[in-house]
Amino acid sequence: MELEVRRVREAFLSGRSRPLRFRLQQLEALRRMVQEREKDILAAIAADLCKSEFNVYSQEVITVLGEIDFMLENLPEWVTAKPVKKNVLTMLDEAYIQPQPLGVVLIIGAWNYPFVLTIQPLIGAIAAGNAVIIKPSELSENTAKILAKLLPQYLDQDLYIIINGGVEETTELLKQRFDHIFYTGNTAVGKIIMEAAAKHLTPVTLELGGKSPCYIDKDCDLDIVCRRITWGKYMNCGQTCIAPDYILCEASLQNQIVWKIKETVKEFYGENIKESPDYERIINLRHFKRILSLLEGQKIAFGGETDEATRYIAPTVLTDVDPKTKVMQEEIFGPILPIVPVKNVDEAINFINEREKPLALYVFSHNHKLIKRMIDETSSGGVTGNDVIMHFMLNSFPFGGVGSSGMGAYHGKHSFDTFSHQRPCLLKSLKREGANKLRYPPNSQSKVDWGKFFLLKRFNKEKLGLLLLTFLGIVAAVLVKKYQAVLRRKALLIFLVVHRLRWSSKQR
Ligand SMILES: NC(=O)c1ccc[n+]([C@@H]2O[C@H](COP(=O)([O-])OP(=O)(O)OC[C@H]3O[C@@H](n4cnc5c(N)ncnc54)[C@H](O)[C@@H]3O)[C@@H](O)[C@H]2O)c1
Ligand SMILES: CCCCCCCCCCCCCCCCCC=O
Repeated sequence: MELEVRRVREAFLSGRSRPLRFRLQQLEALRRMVQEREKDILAAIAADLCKSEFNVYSQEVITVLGEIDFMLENLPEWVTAKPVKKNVLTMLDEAYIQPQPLGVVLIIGAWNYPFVLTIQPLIGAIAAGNAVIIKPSELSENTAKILAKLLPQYLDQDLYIIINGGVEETTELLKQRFDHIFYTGNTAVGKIIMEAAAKHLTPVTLELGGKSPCYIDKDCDLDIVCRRITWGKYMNCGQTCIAPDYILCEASLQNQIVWKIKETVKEFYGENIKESPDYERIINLRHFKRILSLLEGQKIAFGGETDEATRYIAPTVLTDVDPKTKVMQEEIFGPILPIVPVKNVDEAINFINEREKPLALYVFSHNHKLIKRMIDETSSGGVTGNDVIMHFMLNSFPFGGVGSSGMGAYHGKHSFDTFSHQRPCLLKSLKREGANKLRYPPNSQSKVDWGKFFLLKRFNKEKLGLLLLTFLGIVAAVLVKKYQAVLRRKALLIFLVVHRLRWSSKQR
């Protein structure tokens, strides 16, 4: 491991990952990889999650291609130094912010969307000019294998390397020093990552999880609401970090919601869900058993059928769920949807605020003010009003958690910023030393007063104009005084020349 990290660091120190042209070439090569090897990539992900290739394409590949295009389009502007506003002390200097790569970045991917959650951070790290070590999740082993095969065929083999393995390999990798660690996965492992990073004071981005609530107000179109929730909850068999984890609503809505979700499940997946190409399976037996254990003692309104051999769990809704039961204590990450009745929106807000900050929050209502109120009075990584999941798809948004759902963010420019150091650069001249006397010892009251005047005094535009005019007047007066004799001689000369010219033209 140590040798591999050293090899990547040496490649970074060679400087070749930095030029804009190189970054663009690598991103174009990555896009070529996705386009030319689409079939292999789709097949691998499909095998890992028992997913149709259509779904792999629309849930993962589209996002990756869109992100690469967005980077290629905007990178030339992002890499350029940006001048900043100056103050009196730096008025005559050059002051700008230059984004620079951090160095060697470690990206630890997740298994639930094994392609997009590994490649999208990689795109940001390349765009920002870093060298990268990629560690895909071993749980999605087919995707891990295809990435290990394809990436070296398209990308620089020393700057971007892939290391496959499980807990043991990750533990070993985490002993090395990186310049940034970007991890996607559960909160418990997030803590392990942060502890390992702390030993080297390495900054981290942690894309974690949590229980994302979904509040349904009385004032809304329940048919549409239930269709959208059904889509977001059961997509990928509930294994989506921003899936609606549970529903909060008034008790009177519960039966209608159950019925409408049940009807939508039929509409989406047919009478025999097991046969539907659009319904996935649980990633492994450990997660399958964990999810089943969440059903114990619950009132199943519909669903609940399971098959251990194929790790199938039917879309399930639980009603009148007691918040103290296990299903409400941990992130479900499976196709089980508990409904917790609340009296009103105030109780819903309190319910959310009494718990860890979630990765996403969903509010459904015709009442725009109510949606705004929920946004103002709660906290979560992101919010979508009147829909679910869709804030993930807008790359002008930062995607990330808050509190126990994570720290840092990425997507689009936010990825570029995450993997860059915003370096402030101030370039002064070795001339004009007189102006620096104010800050050199010995200090005095008058120097402090001048300092206060230059740095603390706030002027409005009119006053500033007047001050500038006075200043120019003083400068002009000083100059006139200093160069009085010269100016007098020059004026006399000009007078004589003009006089002479006029006289000679009259003679002619
Ligand atoms: N925010 C996001 O973008 C995002 C995306 C996907 C998943 N998630 C979250 O991830 C969670 C589920 O996925 P998961 O894969 O983390 O769960 P998991 O428990 O199934 O996966 C465990 C992973 O952690 C690693 N691991 C376990 N012990 C480790 C150790 N001691 N040291 C280093 N690595 C260790 C394993 O190698 C494995 O890759 C959910 O909470 C979900 O919300 C978040
Ligand atoms: C048929 C073409 C449809 C195109 C529209 C695609 C919208 C689909 C959005 C799906 C997004 C799923 C990605 C979620 C990743 C969440 C990360 C955490 O697990």
